[in-house]
Parts: sequence; C-alpha cells; structure tokens
Amino acid sequence: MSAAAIAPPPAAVEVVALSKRYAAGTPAAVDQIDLRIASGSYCCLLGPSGCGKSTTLRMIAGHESVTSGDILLDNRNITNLPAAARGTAMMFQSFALFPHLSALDNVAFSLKMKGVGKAERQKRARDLLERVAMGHLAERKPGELSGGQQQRVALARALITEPRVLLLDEPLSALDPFLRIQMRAELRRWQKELGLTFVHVTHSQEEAMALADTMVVMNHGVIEQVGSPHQVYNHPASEFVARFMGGHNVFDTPAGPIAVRNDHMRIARGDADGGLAATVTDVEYQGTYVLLGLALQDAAPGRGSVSVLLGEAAFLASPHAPGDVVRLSWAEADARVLGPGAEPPAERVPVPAIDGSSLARDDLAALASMPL
Ligand SMILES: Nc1ncnc2c1ncn2[C@@H]1O[C@H](COP(=O)(O)OP(=O)(O)OP(=O)(O)O)[C@@H](O)[C@H]1O
Repeated sequence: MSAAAIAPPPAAVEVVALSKRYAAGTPAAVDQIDLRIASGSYCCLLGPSGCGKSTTLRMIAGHESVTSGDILLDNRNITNLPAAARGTAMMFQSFALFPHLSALDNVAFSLKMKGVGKAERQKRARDLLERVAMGHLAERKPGELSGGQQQRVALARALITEPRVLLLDEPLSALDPFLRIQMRAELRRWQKELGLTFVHVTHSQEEAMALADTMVVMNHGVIEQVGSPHQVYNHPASEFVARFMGGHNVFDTPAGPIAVRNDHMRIARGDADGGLAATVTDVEYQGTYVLLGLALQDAAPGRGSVSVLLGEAAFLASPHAPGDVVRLSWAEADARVLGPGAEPPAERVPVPAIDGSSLARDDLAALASMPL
C-alpha cells in the first residue's frame, strides 16, 4: 500500500497568539504563543514539566478549549471544530488501546463509530496493521503484545482516520530505555514514509534531538526558541535553553552570559597561564567519553559548577582525578552570547479572524448561553 493511500497530503499547523488559562487569576499555562509547523515535518515540543507543551498539543487536538488565539491547519481555522473534524489524530503515552478488543478491532474502532461496514473497516484496519508490520498479530489483544507492538497498533489506530497531522503525547515514555530508542527510530521512519506532519511532545532533549526537524523549546507557557536540533544545540538563545539542553557551561562575562559546549572546553594543568582556575570534583567514565565535573574557584554563588567532556583517548593521554586543580578556557568562536530569554508577552490586540470562524466561536458561545 502506498503512503498516498493512507492519508491525504500533510498539513501545515499554525498557532496564532494561542493562550490557555485554566482558572482566572492563575498564570497562563500557554501564553500567546505563535508557531508555524511546516507541512510534512517532524516537530517536537520540548520543555520541563509544567511548561505548557501538553496543553498546547491538546488545544491543537481539540481536547482542550482555547482561552484566546487561533489554530489553523493549512490556513483553515480549526479553533472551534470538534476533535474528530479537525484532520488531526492523537497517539497517547499509554497508547490507550481497548484491552478487550483485538489489535484489528482496536484499529477498526473509529471506522465502526463512523458506521463503516464490517468488511470495509476490517480490510482497512488489516492493511494498516500490515503497514506497521503487525499483520500477523492482528487477532491478539493488547495484553498479549509487547510495548513496541502496542505502539504500532496505536499508530495504526491513529492513522485509520486518515489524519493530516499526527499528534503524539510522550509516545515513548511507557517503554523501557532500550525499546524507546528502537521505537523512536521507527517513529522517525514512519513519519518520513508517510510524509505526514508529526507534532510530538516530550520532556527529553535527547528524544527531541533524535527525532525533530524542528524543535520548539518552551518554558513557563512561552516559546524560548524554535529551530533545528543543530541550531538549538549550537546556538542556544538563552541561558534557559543552554541549561535545559544540557552539554553546555554558562559563564558570566562583562558582555553578559555566554554558553560553551562542554566538549569544546579546553583544559590545561593548574600551573598553565590564562583561563579560569577550577578543581575537578567528579570523573565519570562513559565509554567513548569521560565527563569531568569541576568547581570554578572564583564564581558567584550557584554558578560555579561546570563540566568538560573529553574523548577517551584525550583523557587517557592526560588523566585527571578529583582534587586536581586545572585551568579552563575556550576558543572565542565556541562562545555563544546568550540573550535574556523569552518574557511573558504583553497583552496583544486580538488578531483578525483568518476565515471568520473566530467570530463564529464568539457567536456560538453567545448562542449556547441563550435560553431556548
Ligand atoms: N486540567 C488542568 N487544570 C488546571 N491546571 C492545569 C491542567 N492541566 C495542566 N494544568 C497546568 O498548566 C500548566 C501546564 O501544564 P502542561 O500539562 O501543559 O505542562 P507540560 O509541559 O505538558 O508538563 P508535563 O511534562 O508534566 O506533562 C501546569 O502549571 C499545570 O499544572
């Protein structure tokens, strides 16, 4: 079966000044974010717990109401449409499969709800299960499948509605670490094969780096940075992004804070000239690399911890042990000047409705509150 037979062309997703406030008087969970996700791309929403990434995904899915702002799919305003009419499908963390139904019936379920005849829905479900290499296990119930197999069934079930955008909420976190890496490669392969737009929420930097064409780093309900994994890792926009992505040291300089990747740090003996004096506190052997933890000798409180990642051969050629005093430096070209980070936005003037359906939302709300 060709990818084209599974789904219509993928759609670009756009959110405009999108906000969610769960209760009056509380901070916005999502605060007037603007984002455009390219058609056919793999986008990861990334950030620490509580940053608003799941709320954003649920608003795109139609599982959460929008406080203000708009969501567009290929320029069609879907903000007020019910979840089933949006052209999106959601794949959940726990896969949410029905335990009493076979894999085949799980996949066919939404077609049954739509009134599609048994023969037709079973054929389409079987085709999709074949597509995700699960045809031979179609009669098994979820409890008789491994985590990875359940994930494939969940994917087939999401795809049966022919979505233009697949929304994935921490889809790998229920899997053990080994399977997670395997399934992440499968997700990436499926996305490329199907050519769909995937929007994937994760709190794992590593997962986002491995999967995304575009990473969206969120913090406190706002977007800190949007870019390819390479851009975000090599040019973190703010101290928050540098620290959240990991693998960076932040130094205060007269020109403001800078970030230097820990594998770009230079380390010299304590009696060398120049650089910052530091004491080695930890040595962690990681195989290919050795990670040194160090304490800077002159640093403001809370800003003295740094790390240096050395290749195994470099470390063995010049080993370090806890207690060693060293001097740290970096090439100027490896220093990234950090910006102040995203600020909570000022109240914005509402954006005019793109196709009038934002107005329709207010009209609907007014109608809904009218006595019959
Ligand atoms: N149903 C709800 N009612 C009230 N507040 C909520 C609700 N859901 C989320 N929140 C709050 O909104 C903020 C953003 O939550 P959200 O679940 O979007 O974050 P997240 O980044 O996905 O976090 P996690 O990785 O822990 O799921 C948090 O402060 C959270 O407590």
